[in-house]
Amino acid sequence: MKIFSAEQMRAWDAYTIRHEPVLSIDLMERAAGRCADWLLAHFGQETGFMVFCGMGNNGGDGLAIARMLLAAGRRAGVVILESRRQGSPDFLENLKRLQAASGAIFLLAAGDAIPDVPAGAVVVDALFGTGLNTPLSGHAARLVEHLNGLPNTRVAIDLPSGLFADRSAVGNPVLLATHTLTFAAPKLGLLLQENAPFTGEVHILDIGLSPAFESATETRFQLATATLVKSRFRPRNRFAHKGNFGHAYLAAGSLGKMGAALMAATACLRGGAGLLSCHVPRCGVGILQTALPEAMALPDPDETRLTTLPGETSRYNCAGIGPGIGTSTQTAAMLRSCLAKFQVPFVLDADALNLLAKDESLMSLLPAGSILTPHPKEFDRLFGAHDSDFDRIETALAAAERLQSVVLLKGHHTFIASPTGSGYFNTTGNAGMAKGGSGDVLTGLLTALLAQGYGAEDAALVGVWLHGKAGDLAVERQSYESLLPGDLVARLGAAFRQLYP
Ligand SMILES: NC(=O)C1=CN([C@@H]2O[C@H](COP(=O)(O)OP(=O)(O)OC[C@H]3O[C@@H](n4cnc5c(N)ncnc54)[C@H](O)[C@@H]3O)[C@@H](O)[C@H]2O)[C@@H](O)CC1
Ligand SMILES: Nc1ncnc2c1ncn2[C@@H]1O[C@H](COP(=O)(O)OP(=O)(O)O)[C@@H](O)[C@H]1O
Ligand SMILES: [K+]
Repeated sequence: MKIFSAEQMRAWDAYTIRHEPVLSIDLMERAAGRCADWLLAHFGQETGFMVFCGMGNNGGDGLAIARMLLAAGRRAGVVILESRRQGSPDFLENLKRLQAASGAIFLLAAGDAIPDVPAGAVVVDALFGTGLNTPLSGHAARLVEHLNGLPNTRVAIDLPSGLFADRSAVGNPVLLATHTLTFAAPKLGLLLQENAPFTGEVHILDIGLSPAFESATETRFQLATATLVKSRFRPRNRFAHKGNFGHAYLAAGSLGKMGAALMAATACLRGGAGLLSCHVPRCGVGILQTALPEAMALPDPDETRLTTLPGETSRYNCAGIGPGIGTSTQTAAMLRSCLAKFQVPFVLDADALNLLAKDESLMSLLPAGSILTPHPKEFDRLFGAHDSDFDRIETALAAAERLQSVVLLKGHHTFIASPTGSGYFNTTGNAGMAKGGSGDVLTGLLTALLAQGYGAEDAALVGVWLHGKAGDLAVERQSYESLLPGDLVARLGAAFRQLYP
């Protein structure tokens, strides 16, 4: 599913009006109808509504929604935030229609006291949508801050007022929505971690915009949906043998951190690697061989950490490095020789990324077609401090192009920056995965997919989606609190099955 900018949304709207054809007021009626249906289905008969409207088309939606709620027999009051500009034509038409339906309307001018919102009433935020052009100030900001202080549930129409579709609103007044009902497609601002407090749960409502425009329009960003990921998945040939699925090299673990190595190694084998050789410190050999007999051990000469590259490097077709390795100078030297000697794609995670951040010259050794998997803190260590997630995704795309590799930015909607310039947001995963070790599982899984011959972009799309899906399946048998990274590995099989044709 494509992610459209505010400008593209306007063009999509206009294209639909011209080509369906449909009057813009009728398109607004359709959008408002979807919202009213959602509100009626989610809140019981006894719930009343207070709809706060601006004077643009977002406000027009609000007026139409209020009329529909009244027609359905619900209590619905309307507050219009007065502006110096005249209302948009569709706002003015909906104002007439609401007045004809005898809706109660309160006009809120600067300096007026904000009307009381009854306890239990749902606040519908139709103040501003994609047309907002500057941060909220004056009485608009005052109203939003007042609404944020109320205990009432808040439902935002299209965007929480104050949020921008395509740029950061950090530090600005923004409505804190419990739910956001957004039209036709997700907006970039609704997917980024920094906006999570404002968006609440996001619901995408289909309002019948032109499919022809959607398929013909290029976007920088897309959602990694099951459909997209299925198109990148490679089902196995019935006559396949282990030689078809690669030999992965995984460097992981140190004294006290062999768990990280085991989680990554198990995920690598459950992820389908034909063979796995796991480079571990001497203290970890017994642990690995006992807990995971399917993996081969490459013992490091050092007892507690990784220091020395294994003699033979040509037999592996990909390398995963990082989980639990620490950042000692000996391990840094080992990473340097790995990057210099292995001519294969890498997955670099955790301490491998921290080592890269300490020594920029390592980055230039990274072979094209690799995958870096930082979480936001590791990301900033690698690429410098960022003020916003909007800036981070631009940096990720620039780095992906420069390195000709995939750069992830892990989070609720993990961002996948491809060297082609495309950016994808993952759609699977949950807060149960916020536990040390989830990232190690991802490293093992991505290494497995590279071993099987996936290119970096496909491996990242398929791997990140599977990792989150395994988390979603695992949480059905656990809880968000009790989920363990090992449960993700245990549900990887069921997650893979969802991609089968
Ligand atoms: N694109 C679509 O598919 C559809 C869009 N619709 C609605 O239309 C909205 C966009 O409508 P508009 O373009 O009229 O824009 P909005 O209604 O989002 O906001 C623009 C209005 O706010 C004012 N404004 C902008 N920034 C301000 C600020 N910082 N302080 C105070 N006032 C400010 C503008 O002068 C204008 O009156 C969407 O968010 C959606 O709710 C729907 O009606 C139907 C379909
Ligand atoms: N709230 C969440 N929603 C979806 N995915 C999550 C959430 N929290 C964590 N994850 C996923 O779990 C993984 C955590 O990785 P990371 O932060 O490196 O953890 P660790 O290094 O401790 O294993 C990432 O892939 C991330 O996307
Ligand atoms: K809004």
